[in-house]
Amino acid sequence: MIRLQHVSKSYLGHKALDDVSIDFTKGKVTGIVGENGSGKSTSLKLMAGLVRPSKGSVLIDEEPTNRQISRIVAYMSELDQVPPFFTVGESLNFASTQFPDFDREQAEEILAFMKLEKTQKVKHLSKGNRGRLKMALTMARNAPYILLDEPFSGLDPMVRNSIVKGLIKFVDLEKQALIITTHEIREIEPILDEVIAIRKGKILSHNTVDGIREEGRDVVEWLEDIYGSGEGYGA
Ligand SMILES: Nc1ncnc2c1ncn2[C@@H]1O[C@H](COP(=O)(O)OP(=O)(O)OP(=O)(O)O)[C@@H](O)[C@H]1O
Repeated sequence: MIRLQHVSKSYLGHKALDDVSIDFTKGKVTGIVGENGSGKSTSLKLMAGLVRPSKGSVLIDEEPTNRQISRIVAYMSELDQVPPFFTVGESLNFASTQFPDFDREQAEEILAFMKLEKTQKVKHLSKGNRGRLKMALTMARNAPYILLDEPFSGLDPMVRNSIVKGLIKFVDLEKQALIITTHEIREIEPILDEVIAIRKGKILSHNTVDGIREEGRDVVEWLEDIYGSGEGYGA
């Protein structure tokens, strides 16, 4: 389990997260949503051990996070992570040397699903295809915790739906937790179990998708009620 307990994170006196407590358990897909600058990426970086909390604790399987937590946490950042001079195949080979849980067979399947050729140079890929490659390399790990930061942002809206639905097949929810930050809530709603809405570093609401539907709403309507329709979740 990932456990954030009273976590605050400040950058130069600016609070990016403010007294956040959440648990993430295996077997669930959780979406973290919120407007720009609300603290979504910061939450994932804390869980990936890349930044330290200013207050509170982040524990994964009861272990405080630091950079070594990448052993059990597969993290896809918003930034380009793959050296541009690699080919797609070389980036796969490199990732397999970095992580003992990297599943080459699964990586090959995801690359095929993403329609990426191993001979393509990373620097020649479009932004959307670089995003697909990052996603493939992260999802190919059999890590118990998978964190994806804005994985669908560069993708053509026409293919987002099928990629979202296809990707979930590569997650073993008996053994893994998937946590996704996103603005594309409509597309990922079908695969979500829970949604966390944040604003200005605080959790506004945390609900199960089933709970929201039982109240007769979809997730977009629920978000509009929380944020007001100005945030554009209904677009
Ligand atoms: N390294 C940093 N140094 C200073 N301020 C930072 C740093 N990283 C994030 N921040 C600030 O912390 C706040 C939260 O940023 P964060 O990237 O977590 O938001 P986000 O919800 O992921 O936003 P977006 O949707 O735009 O990606 C913002 O005000 C941001 O400017």
